[in-house]
Amino acid sequence: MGIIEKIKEIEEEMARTQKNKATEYHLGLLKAKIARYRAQLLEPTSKSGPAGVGFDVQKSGDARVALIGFPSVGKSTLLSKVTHTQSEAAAYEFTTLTAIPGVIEYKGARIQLLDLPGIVEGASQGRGRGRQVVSTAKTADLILIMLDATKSDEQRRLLEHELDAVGIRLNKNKPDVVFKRKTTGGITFNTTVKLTRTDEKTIRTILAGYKLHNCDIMIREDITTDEFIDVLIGTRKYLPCLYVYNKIDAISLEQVDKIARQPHSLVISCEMDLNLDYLIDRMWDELRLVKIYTKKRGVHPDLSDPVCLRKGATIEVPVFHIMLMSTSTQKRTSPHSICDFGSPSAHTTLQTPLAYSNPPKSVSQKSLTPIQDVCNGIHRSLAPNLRYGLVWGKSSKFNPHAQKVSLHHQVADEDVVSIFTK
Ligand SMILES: Nc1nc2c(ncn2[C@@H]2O[C@H](COP(=O)(O)OP(=O)(O)OP(=O)(O)O)[C@@H](O)[C@H]2O)c(=O)[nH]1
Ligand SMILES: [K+]
Ligand SMILES: [Mg+2]
Repeated sequence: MGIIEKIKEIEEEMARTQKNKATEYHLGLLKAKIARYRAQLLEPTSKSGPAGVGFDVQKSGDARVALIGFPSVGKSTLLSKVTHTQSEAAAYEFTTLTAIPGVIEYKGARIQLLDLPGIVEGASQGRGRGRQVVSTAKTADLILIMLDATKSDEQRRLLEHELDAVGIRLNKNKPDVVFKRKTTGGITFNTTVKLTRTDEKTIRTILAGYKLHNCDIMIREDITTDEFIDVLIGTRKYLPCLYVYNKIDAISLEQVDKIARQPHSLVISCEMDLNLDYLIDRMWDELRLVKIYTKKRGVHPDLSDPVCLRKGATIEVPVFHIMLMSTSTQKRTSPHSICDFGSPSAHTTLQTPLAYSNPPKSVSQKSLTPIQDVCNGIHRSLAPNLRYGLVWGKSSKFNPHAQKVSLHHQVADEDVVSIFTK
């Protein structure tokens, strides 16, 4: 029996099983089984079909936004409107057959918008493009679920289901659970809140199902059984999502008003250019981007050339970001030649904006993987040379004056940063 059939069988069993206190942990076990099979489906080594890999489009810019929707909701029309890239749009379904990247330049940030083929129900289980689309969604920093405002809201539920099946959790925080595997010592189970949506017995059953006999668990939130399984599986993606209802030119004003009031939702018309600027503004907010200006000693910061980072970034991150961008634009033999970092003299500040003056046309995938990866590659040789930072702006304690900060200082939007090396 193939994995898809196995999943189906369990789903049927779950549907047959009455939900009550007595069956709760059995249902929990079944859920855990399904979760494992789904994970297998998407593993590259899965024998049930080709790897659950996304389209081979290089990431570029500061963030990636993926357009997910049924065929002909207007995804390609939107891409052509808000970027310089043209993606063919037509009245027939499945016009778009591959991933088409475009770039939105906004408030100094470069946001990659990915137009994708339309998906249909069952995309996450299928072996073709549908699964490729949902796998690509996993690589995004923000998902735009695009919907046809003239159609029923059932489409929204179906799309959510497809993304859920590949482990994408929309507009949710990671459950507040500490889970540590151990080699001995049995299971320690602790909670700081009363559990009303799952219980210890269910969780212990699930752990047994996973053959986990030694681990520490600390639950700090009233989680569901599903959320606990998410923690166990550990590869879930928690992504922000905006529901974008297109074609509002074709519905009544009352309907528009109703949709626009739903959480995480907004209404647009690509055809009539309605609300497209607002959409981009909301994307910027959802991506939680902040702009940082770098400054050389004795020189005014170049305010036309910010570096864009995700909120929560520390001084260390701008440093690496800048090095990162520069590694893709310059050739060098040793990491020490990056931005004067190896210079032994004190008070060498970073070259101002390496990041945006020459945005690399196509940054290699490697150089835009999580900044940590880059740190691992360059960090060890450079970290000892980083001394401290000076920060002007909202994150400075002495705003409008500068604060001397360590490399772990969290920067805020529009801060100006100088980095000092040994
Ligand atoms: N009325 C109306 N029609 C629109 C709007 N935006 C796009 N369309 C039309 O919707 C149809 C489908 O548009 P596409 O951009 O090809 O849709 P898509 O989602 O990319 O479709 P696939 O690539 O096939 O998945 C085209 O005929 C567009 O002209 C809109 O705001 N209002
Ligand atoms: K179409
Ligand atoms: Mg299209």
